[in-house]
Amino acid sequence: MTDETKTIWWNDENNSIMMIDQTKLPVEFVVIEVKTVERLADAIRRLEVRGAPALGVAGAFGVALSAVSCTSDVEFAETVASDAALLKSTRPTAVNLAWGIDKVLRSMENLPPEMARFLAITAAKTIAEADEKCCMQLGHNGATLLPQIGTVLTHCNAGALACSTWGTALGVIRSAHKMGKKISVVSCETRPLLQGARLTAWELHHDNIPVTSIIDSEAAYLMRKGKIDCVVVGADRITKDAVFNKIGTYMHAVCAKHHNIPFYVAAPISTFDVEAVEADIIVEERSRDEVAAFWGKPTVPEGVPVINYAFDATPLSLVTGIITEVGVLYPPYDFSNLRQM
Ligand SMILES: CSC[C@H]1O[C@H](OP(=O)(O)O)[C@H](O)[C@@H]1O
Repeated sequence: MTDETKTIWWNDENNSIMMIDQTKLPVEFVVIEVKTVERLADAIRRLEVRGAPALGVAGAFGVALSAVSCTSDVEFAETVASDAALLKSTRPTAVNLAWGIDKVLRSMENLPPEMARFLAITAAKTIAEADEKCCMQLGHNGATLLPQIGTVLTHCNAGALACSTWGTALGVIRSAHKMGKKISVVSCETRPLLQGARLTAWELHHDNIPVTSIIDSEAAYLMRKGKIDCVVVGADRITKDAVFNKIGTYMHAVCAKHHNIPFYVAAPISTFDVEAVEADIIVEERSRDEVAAFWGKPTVPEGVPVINYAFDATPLSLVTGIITEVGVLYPPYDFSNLRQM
């Protein structure tokens, strides 16, 4: 997953969206072409494309796809608005999805359809390119925090596959290696969809970065045994009082605090929701099937209910620092001066 491979990109020839189908990894590397907004919405719901920054780019390209697909100038504004609402509804927790959609909608405001179509594509491509630069800068800022030799625990996938490329948490790891630091990664598998085992381990192994895959419940014991030097995770939304990230992140934050291990969050400024607090945010709940079956075999008896939160919230009191493209933020956290890009 080096920088020549993108996670999601615009196909100029067909005016369509190309993306790696992340549900097929690590067994198959499959690129799919998305030609309709409905198919994009389905790809987001199924996590064929996932990860906050990548969702921002997907949402941006989704508005461009809606604009080029609607040939009726009369119905153009209504159709694009309806498609934008559909895309926003697919996954409520990651703020970047709505951020990317709204950014492209703003670029089209009050323009005639033909010009709006061109500007939507341009704006979406700019978001994708800016994300790549942002991850490289964020990665550099975070890499300076890591020891010359050490082991970093991460959760889920906040890598190139969660962004245009390079990654946020894994961007920190990649940048550290570029600096010549000898960093090994412990990747938590991240039940139930296994983004850590399937995606993080795949990305890092592909880039020859030492990675070990563990089950989520091993993390605390490795911390107790002194095997973890710090934790670096991604984020889907950062409010005034909490970090929303993949379910299981809070558990690692509590354990890191108990063992005096630095706990860093790596996220671009576009992931901050500076007006909101934890209580304002909808945490996505996903289907029973994702938890109650494994490789198609039931693991929970029929009739036994399941709780399947896709994310949890970590209070900022447990966060050592937040690594962004503009620098590292430290407590006492005050995001009021962070410009929403
Ligand atoms: C770089 S942010 C990635 C972030 O998104 C993941 O969630 P999902 O796989 O459901 O999109 C996870 O929370 C990662 O930390």
